[in-house]
Amino acid sequence: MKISKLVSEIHRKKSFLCVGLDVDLAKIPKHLLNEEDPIFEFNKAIIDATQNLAVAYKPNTAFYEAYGIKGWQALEKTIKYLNSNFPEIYTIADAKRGDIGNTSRMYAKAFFEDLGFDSVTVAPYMGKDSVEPFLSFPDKHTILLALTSNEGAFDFQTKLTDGTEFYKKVLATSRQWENSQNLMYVVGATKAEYLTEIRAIVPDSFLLVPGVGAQGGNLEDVCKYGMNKDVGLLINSSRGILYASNERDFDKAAAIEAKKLQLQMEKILSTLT
Ligand SMILES: O=c1ccn([C@@H]2O[C@H](COP(=O)(O)O)[C@@H](O)[C@H]2O)c(=O)[nH]1
Repeated sequence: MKISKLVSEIHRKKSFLCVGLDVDLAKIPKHLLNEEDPIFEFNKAIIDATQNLAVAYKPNTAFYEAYGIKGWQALEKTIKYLNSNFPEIYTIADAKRGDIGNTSRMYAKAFFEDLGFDSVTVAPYMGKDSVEPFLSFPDKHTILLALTSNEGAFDFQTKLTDGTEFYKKVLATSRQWENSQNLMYVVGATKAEYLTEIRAIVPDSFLLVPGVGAQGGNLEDVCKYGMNKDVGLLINSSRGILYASNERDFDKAAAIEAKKLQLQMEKILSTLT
C-alpha cells in the first residue's frame, strides 16, 4: 500500500489504530475451541467488529508459529481475509526478521509476495545488507526496530556507540540506505519522552508504536511528541483489545475498547485542522 493511501484512510476513519492479532488459545473464549480453526475464527470476529475503527492489523507471527502448521495456516487465512475483504486496511507482519542478505531475501519474499503483507518488522542488528532486500519491494514497508517498548531496550539501544545512542544510529544510518523511503520504525509507547529527538532525525517516517494499554504507554504523550504532518503514527494495542472479554461477547467487548482508543485519536486529530 502507498503511504498516501494509508494517510487518507487515517483521515477518513479518524483513526490511526492498529489492532494487534496476538492470539493465545489459553485466553480466547472456550466455545471457539470447538471450531475447526479457532485462531482464524477468533481473528475474523475481532476484525469484523473493529475494522471500521482501525486502519491496520498486526499479527505477531510468534502467536501463530507457536501452534505449528495449524497456526501458520490460520495466519495465511487471516491475511487473505483482510486482503480480500478490506483492501484499504494496512497489514503488518510482526516477525522481527533480518539475516544475511541471501536469507533476508527469502524472508521478504515470504511476507510480501507469498503472504501479501504490506509491511514486516525487521531487526537492524545485522546491518545494511540484512535490511536492503526488504526495502527493494515497491510500496512494501520495512519497519525497523529503533527504540522498543520493553525494559531491555536500555541494555543496548540507548547505549552510546561513537558518542551516539545506538537507536539514533539506527535511525540516522538507515535513512542513507537505498530505498529508505520504504522504511518505518518501531518506537515503544513507553518511550514517549524520546520522541522529540527521534522526530528530529526521522521527521517524515511513519512510526509503529506498540505499548499502549497492557504495557502502560500513554497515547496523548505519544501523539504530543511523535505526530508529524501526515500523522505519522500507527498506535498498536493487542491484549487490551483482544482479551477485553473471554465470553461470547468478546468481539463486542473488543470493539468497545477499540472505540475508546479511536475516540481519543479523533479528538487529537481534530486539533490538527
Ligand atoms: O517494542 C516493541 C515491539 C513489538 N511489540 C509487540 O507489539 C505487541 C504489543 O502487545 P500488547 O498486548 O498491546 O502489549 C506485541 O505483539 C509485542 O510483541 C512490543 O510490544 N514492543
